[in-house]
Amino acid sequence: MKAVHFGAGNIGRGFVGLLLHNAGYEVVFADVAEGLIAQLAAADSYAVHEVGENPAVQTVDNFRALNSNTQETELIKEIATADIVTTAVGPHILKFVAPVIARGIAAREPGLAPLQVMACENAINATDILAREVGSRPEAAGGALEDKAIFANTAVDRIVPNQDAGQGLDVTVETFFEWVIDRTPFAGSEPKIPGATFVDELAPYIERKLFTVNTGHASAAYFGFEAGLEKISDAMADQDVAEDVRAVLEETKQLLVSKHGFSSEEQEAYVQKILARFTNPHLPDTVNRVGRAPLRKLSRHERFIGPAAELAERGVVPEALLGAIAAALRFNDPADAEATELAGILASETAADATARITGLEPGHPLFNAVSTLVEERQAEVATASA
Ligand SMILES: NC(=O)C1=CN([C@@H]2O[C@H](COP(=O)(O)OP(=O)(O)OC[C@H]3O[C@@H](n4cnc5c(N)ncnc54)[C@H](O)[C@@H]3O)[C@@H](O)[C@H]2O)C=CC1
Ligand SMILES: O=P(O)(O)OC[C@H]1O[C@](O)(CO)[C@@H](O)[C@@H]1O
Repeated sequence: MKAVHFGAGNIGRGFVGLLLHNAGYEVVFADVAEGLIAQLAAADSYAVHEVGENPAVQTVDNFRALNSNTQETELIKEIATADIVTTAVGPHILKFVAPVIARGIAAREPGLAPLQVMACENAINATDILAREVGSRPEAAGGALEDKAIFANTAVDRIVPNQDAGQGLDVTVETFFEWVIDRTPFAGSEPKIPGATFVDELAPYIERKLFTVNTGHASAAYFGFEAGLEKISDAMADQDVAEDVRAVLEETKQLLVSKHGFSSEEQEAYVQKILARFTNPHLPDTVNRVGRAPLRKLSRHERFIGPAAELAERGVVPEALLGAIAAALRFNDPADAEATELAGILASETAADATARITGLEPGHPLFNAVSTLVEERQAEVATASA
């Protein structure tokens, strides 16, 4: 059995690659980072250090590595004969990996079982995004790829911080993980991946994960950044930050319970478990990593505007989420390209235009004015600071 995995970074090596390896797949990592690919190509194995309660070390071997920029022909051949293709490259990168995936699918021999494609990104229905990109390629014209691939949405959850430069390919991860996969596209042929859970209805799980784990984690990052703290564990140890994060998760809980029918007790237990994961003192994680890409995180269906908009549509003023959105607008990490772009938008557009551009909210939406006020406040703050 063979899997081609795009993105040999933190989640690629520390989670998806590990589970596929443990399931018995030979893993072909594809990445654009030449140094990383060279290291993987030269290595026989790497270690995944799981830290926290019940720490463990797992070894991943039986892998190869290809540079997806310079070894496209080889990659197409691998995809043409693979059982699974997964990605963990970031939702905005899916459009760049779609062409080679389309060519690989087109090159599959007739009669071969359909390729099982799963995008493992933090975004609602990321695989649908990838499927649309693949479907828009010339190779897919006339439905040519339809019988040759299955696309299944997934929700992936494991905190994998940035790794120390000195530790080579080894990855330090938390012990917890969850990989939930939509069963329906497989029609009975789902792969056997120990540790992955197949469900008939993914939407509640994906929203619960994004609007609890990711909303909470990113809130801790932005409130922590605002408080001048560096590490996520320090942010969570700060009483004000911890209370603000808790309040945000109270609001998303309200939405998730009423929208998806999770019981209040069940959601509370989920929240408690997640708050404990954020405080894991063995995991060296930073507010800058967790807060990365604020424009993506502030976009329309993401972890802040998504639940806040739905609450506003239900007549609730999401005060705590608005507090987190205000903190996100202040995330001005100079090393983060999206934070710089965000600052540029705030500096050059009216509050209403900037709100529409950053959040995708329509001016008539019940959340729009509240966010626009926050944008205006942030603009005034920056203007005062630079006067
Ligand atoms: N790190 C975490 O705790 C979690 C991350 N995720 C999601 O997993 C995805 C990856 O995140 P990380 O592993 O943290 O990021 P990362 O930055 O460690 O890894 C991404 C990898 O993708 C590679 N890449 C970029 N463009 C590429 C292309 N065109 N073709 C092939 N490879 C390419 C990069 O070189 C890098 O090695 C994101 O969507 C993230 O939201 C999901 C759950 C947890
Ligand atoms: O690219 P993103 O959305 O910041 O993804 C990384 C995040 O995913 C999570 O690990 C949750 O699965 C977060 O805790 C982590 O910060």
